[in-house]
Amino acid sequence: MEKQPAPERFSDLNLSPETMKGLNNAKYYRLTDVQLQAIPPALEGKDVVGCAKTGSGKTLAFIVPLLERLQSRVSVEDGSLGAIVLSPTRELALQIFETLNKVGKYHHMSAGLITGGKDHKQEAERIGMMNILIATPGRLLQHLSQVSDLRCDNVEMLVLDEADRILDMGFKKDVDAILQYLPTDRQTLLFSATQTRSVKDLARLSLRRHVPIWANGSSEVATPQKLVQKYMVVDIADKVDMIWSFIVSHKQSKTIIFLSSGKQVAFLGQAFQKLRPGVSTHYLHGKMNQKKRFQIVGNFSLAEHAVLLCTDIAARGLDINQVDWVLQADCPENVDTYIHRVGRTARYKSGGKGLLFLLPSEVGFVEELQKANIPLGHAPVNADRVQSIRKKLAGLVTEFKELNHLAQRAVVTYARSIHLNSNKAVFDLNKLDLTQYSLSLGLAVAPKLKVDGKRIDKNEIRSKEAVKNKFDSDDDEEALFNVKPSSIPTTSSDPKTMGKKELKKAATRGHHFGTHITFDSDDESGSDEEKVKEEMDIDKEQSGVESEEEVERESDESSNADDEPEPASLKPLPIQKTKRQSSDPVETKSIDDRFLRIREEMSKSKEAMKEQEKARVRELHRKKKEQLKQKTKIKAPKTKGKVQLASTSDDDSGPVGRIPFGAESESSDTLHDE
Ligand SMILES: Nc1ncnc2c1ncn2[C@@H]1O[C@H](COP(=O)(O)OP(=O)(O)OP(=O)(O)O)[C@@H](O)[C@H]1O
Repeated sequence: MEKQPAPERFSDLNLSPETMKGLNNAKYYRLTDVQLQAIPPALEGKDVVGCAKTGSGKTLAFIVPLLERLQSRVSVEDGSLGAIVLSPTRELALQIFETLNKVGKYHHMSAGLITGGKDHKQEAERIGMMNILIATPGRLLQHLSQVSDLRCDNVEMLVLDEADRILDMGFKKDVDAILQYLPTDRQTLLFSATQTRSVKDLARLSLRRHVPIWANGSSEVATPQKLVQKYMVVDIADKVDMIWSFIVSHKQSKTIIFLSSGKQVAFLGQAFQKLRPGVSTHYLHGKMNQKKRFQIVGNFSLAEHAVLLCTDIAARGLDINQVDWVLQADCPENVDTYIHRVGRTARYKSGGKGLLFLLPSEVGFVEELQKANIPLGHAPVNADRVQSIRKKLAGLVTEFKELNHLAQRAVVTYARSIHLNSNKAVFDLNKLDLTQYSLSLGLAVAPKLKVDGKRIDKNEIRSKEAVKNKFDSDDDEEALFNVKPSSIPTTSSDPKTMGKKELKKAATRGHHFGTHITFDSDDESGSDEEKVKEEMDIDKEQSGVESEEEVERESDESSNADDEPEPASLKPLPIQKTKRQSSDPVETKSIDDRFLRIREEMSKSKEAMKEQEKARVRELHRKKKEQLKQKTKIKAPKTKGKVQLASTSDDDSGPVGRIPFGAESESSDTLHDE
């Protein structure tokens, strides 16, 4: 018998007309390597474990078989759930959902996006009838355990995108619980650029004899071929200047800059926005509210030239248009994270550039990268092009008290990210001059950070995996630091008599001026596993929501973390300029006092503002009432007996959308309706 030539195009795969139409419309014609290898066995119903470089087209490698396998099994009318796709982040879930909508447009199935950060009830009402769910693990589990009509008996397919991440410690509990709801004879597809090889993990998923796919072509190199990668050795004192200098000398580029903690991202993002580098600057971390997160990724995606400062929340899966540069300003926690971060550029057939900043103490990381077949050249620092912004930052942290606070937390969370990494050959807190780092952020002194090396025990450092899998390292600062009650700045309550919650709150308000933060192991605030979970699972329901106005809101002790940004009228006024801070560390105490005094003044002025606002609202009501009286007098006969329906332009009816097929296909209700 004549041997069939290997398929090269989607049209060689005997796909349904609906899928072909969707693919053609989206201009997908030729198969990529991973698609070529993964789609045929997946179409036959086999389990697949696929590993292929970043940007190589893994999303279609599971979406095409998913649509094909489900099309004859489920439909909008029967409303039964046929497939679940799990993603580690909300942004990636949305992206998968969008691709599914695009390619599945002509099928007669419905799909929902469940990512949290939305009203749970709204979501719950709409997911019971979906054929396909794209979800983050935490939120899906929440629905599974609470929505009685979400039935999984007919689930034919489970897909784990970024499978190694989904299977790691951070999601373990949720994923194990989700698996309990699913039939074991389902088909399972796993994809990632850094795939799990753990037999135990695969057994957890009850994989049937799976087809392993390592689709990196003939190349041994672990990163995309058209990616040029360099590293630069940068002193901790110069790092912020170097980031700034990079931005101002690449204004005609689109750049993603990775930092190791959300507080660093928030501080530098806000400070750079104020300092106007001449290119639009965005920032993204896990504590921003969901709407904002999606908006930022969307805006950055559309921009031609822009900068995005972010945590590892954006490291995996995001397919952002034409990113020229990835700058890893803080060393990634491991080689896998390096691969995912740098993979935000040079996607599909495009080229891209990656630059890694390493502190002198971190240079050993280069060897680890080289061992993993990552080609990395050395780039010397061009001192002529380095611009110092230290003075400008110092001006900002003096003028804006909240920025000062954020800068301090940036130092603390950065220190913590280093401390928590178990790879001590590279990440050694003892080798870092945090005073220099603090000064480079414009602070006058380093926040007090008491690291009791001797008292660290294994449990405190968590497991290696926990550290490895950390995403947004300051998602729950208090879960990791044991803030000594006695060191919390004086408040009206006695810390010793405070409840755990109050203590946490007080600790958050502690500003780390004179606050002794210890890396202690006897934290009582929950089991170790829970703490790790809390820290890692950024896509579980987040309570700590921060918005663009995060700085202002952080200072508001009474603010509800779940609230949308405060109306501008309630924002605290910027603090008046205080005297330049001295760089003498012994001044900590007096700065602390000054800080507390400013806080007091601020809260007084906020009270006054609130009173003013109340008076204004009262006046407004009074006027409205009066106007209404007048109107009723004139228009009463016309409106009598009619009920008017109000519609708002800001319809926020939840992220569940449908793949509109058949009659519904041109509906605009295709995506989450943010
Ligand atoms: N067959 C194809 N033809 C043309 N473009 C494609 C094809 N497959 C994928 N692409 C494009 O390639 C880009 C990368 O695809 P995708 O996001 O699926 O990569 P990935 O392998 O999942 O990357 P990562 O590991 O970073 O998640 C996307 O812009 C996608 O639209």
